[in-house]
Amino acid sequence: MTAGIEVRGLTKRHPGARPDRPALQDIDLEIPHRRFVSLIGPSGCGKSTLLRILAGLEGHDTGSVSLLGESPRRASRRKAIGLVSQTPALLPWLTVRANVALPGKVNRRSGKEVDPPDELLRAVGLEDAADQYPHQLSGGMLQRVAVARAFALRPDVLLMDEPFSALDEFTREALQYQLLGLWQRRATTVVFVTHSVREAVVLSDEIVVMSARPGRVHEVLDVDLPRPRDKDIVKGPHMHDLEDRVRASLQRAWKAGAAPDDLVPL
Ligand SMILES: Nc1ncnc2c1ncn2[C@@H]1O[C@H](COP(=O)(O)OP(=O)(O)OP(=O)(O)O)[C@@H](O)[C@H]1O
Repeated sequence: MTAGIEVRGLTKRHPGARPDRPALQDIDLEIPHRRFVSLIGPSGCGKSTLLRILAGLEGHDTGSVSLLGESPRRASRRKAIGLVSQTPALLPWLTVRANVALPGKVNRRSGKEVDPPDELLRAVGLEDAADQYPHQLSGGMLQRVAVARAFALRPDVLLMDEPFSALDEFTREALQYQLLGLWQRRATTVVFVTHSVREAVVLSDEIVVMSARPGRVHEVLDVDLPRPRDKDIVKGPHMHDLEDRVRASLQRAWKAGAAPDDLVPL
């Protein structure tokens, strides 16, 4: 399998943090290209920090990181990385279509292949909103636009930081399926940060469970559910077994990183 993302012995201490309190310590990760991997773990275990390092937005102290054989900064310059955060940052004076077309316009000299905005909007069920402006859309619609825009430059790697956490359950479910549709068509490597065990299992090939203080990889769990993950699969007994396994792992991870006076979760 082609190496997608390789992280070896990565340690990161934020400026001003105690020397014995790195945000991330000894992180080893290998994510084959075109896999869908979720990061899950207690608050503060360094999920966003790791995503920002993979995106080339932050450096690290020791170890190495490569995306398809390149450094994150180089991959980012080549526009090989897409990023979606919790709050969609759209330009308010542009229509939905123009927002999705923008990455292609800005990078038209780069020689990158660009997907037509209307096709991307259709993939997220927003073809009828193409001529509307961001202020006319709901939170779920805005996040759909952000997902469509992230695929515009056909990124090799898509990094998503809790993109659906502010949405209601049904909107969230719809977006999960639209994201899986785009991911399967575009054959992108996705790293997806979430606090939802169910979301991680529904979406992923693998789930990386992290522990805190310092942030470490606690366990990597395989999600051996067939694809496409239709309703029967997602409601089936194996789905529940997998959710239980992830919850148990999270609880062990939580205990591993808990301070002596922390409350023990139920
Ligand atoms: N810019 C920064 N400067 C100093 N410390 C930081 C900075 N960013 C994050 N941290 C610290 O690094 C640790 C990891 O933070 P990070 O946001 O990566 O965790 P997280 O797992 O994404 O948390 P959450 O699930 O709550 O979003 C935390 O202790 C946080 O306080």
